[in-house]
Amino acid sequence: MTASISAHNLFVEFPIFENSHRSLKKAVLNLSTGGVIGKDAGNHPVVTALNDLNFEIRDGDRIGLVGHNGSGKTTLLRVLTGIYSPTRGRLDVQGRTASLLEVSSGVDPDATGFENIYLRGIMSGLKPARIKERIDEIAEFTELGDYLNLPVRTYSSGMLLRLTFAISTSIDADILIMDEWLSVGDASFRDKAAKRLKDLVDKASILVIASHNPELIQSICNRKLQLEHGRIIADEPVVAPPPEAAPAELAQPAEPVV
Ligand SMILES: Nc1ncnc2c1ncn2[C@@H]1O[C@H](COP(=O)(O)OP(=O)(O)OP(=O)(O)O)[C@@H](O)[C@H]1O
Repeated sequence: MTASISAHNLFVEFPIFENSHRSLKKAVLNLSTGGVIGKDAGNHPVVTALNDLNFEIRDGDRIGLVGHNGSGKTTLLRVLTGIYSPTRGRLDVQGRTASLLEVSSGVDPDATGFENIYLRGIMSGLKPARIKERIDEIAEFTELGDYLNLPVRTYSSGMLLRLTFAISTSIDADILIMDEWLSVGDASFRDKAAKRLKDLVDKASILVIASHNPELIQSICNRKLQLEHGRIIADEPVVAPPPEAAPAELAQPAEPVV
């Protein structure tokens, strides 16, 4: 199947019920970040996080989503993964979508590492036999050894990320959704994690990644969608830099996450 995503007059609006009229007035006057704040029929403030988006993403596209704080990048990623539905308009997605957003969410702290691998597989809709096939590979990748038999609440934050990263990247996806490049673990683990992530990205037909890092967008994307106050203000190819300025390796965030 050919993977594709198309948005038609797509809106995501958040009604805010507890806000006061006084703070709304201040917010409207001070809009350098965020979506546009308006009012609904009941006079409640409404943040329009995504405002009438129209785009087509096709097989082979590597999309870099860029824009100021609150421009709508995370909201769009969440719509693409099905966490949010459009409040108006339509989104058509063809292909299996996998998300690397919030990789540690859904972990059961009282369950062991092995049990969490199993649980996450079930939640992703995998059959038990398929999960069993993957458990050994995931366990080996984490290098957590006997810790996988202990409750996850006993792990350090870096150990937990090793586990959730290994689980989240043990997927087959036509469409991969990411918020910044994931960098996990200590120095020795980080290199093999980067390779695993790159292999996953290379296998996906479509990548959509939000980032504030221009070098990252430049090194892995072929197209850039720029958002401003919930609207697409530019949809353009990412132009390769002159050879002498090209980064030697895939850009990494300045600081590892853990
Ligand atoms: N659950 C929510 N309830 C109300 N407003 C929200 C909610 N989620 C996002 N918003 C609003 O939607 C707009 C877009 O937010 P979003 O998180 O998508 O921005 P972003 O581009 O990812 O920002 P950043 O670069 O800071 O991560 C902002 O004005 C934000 O206040």
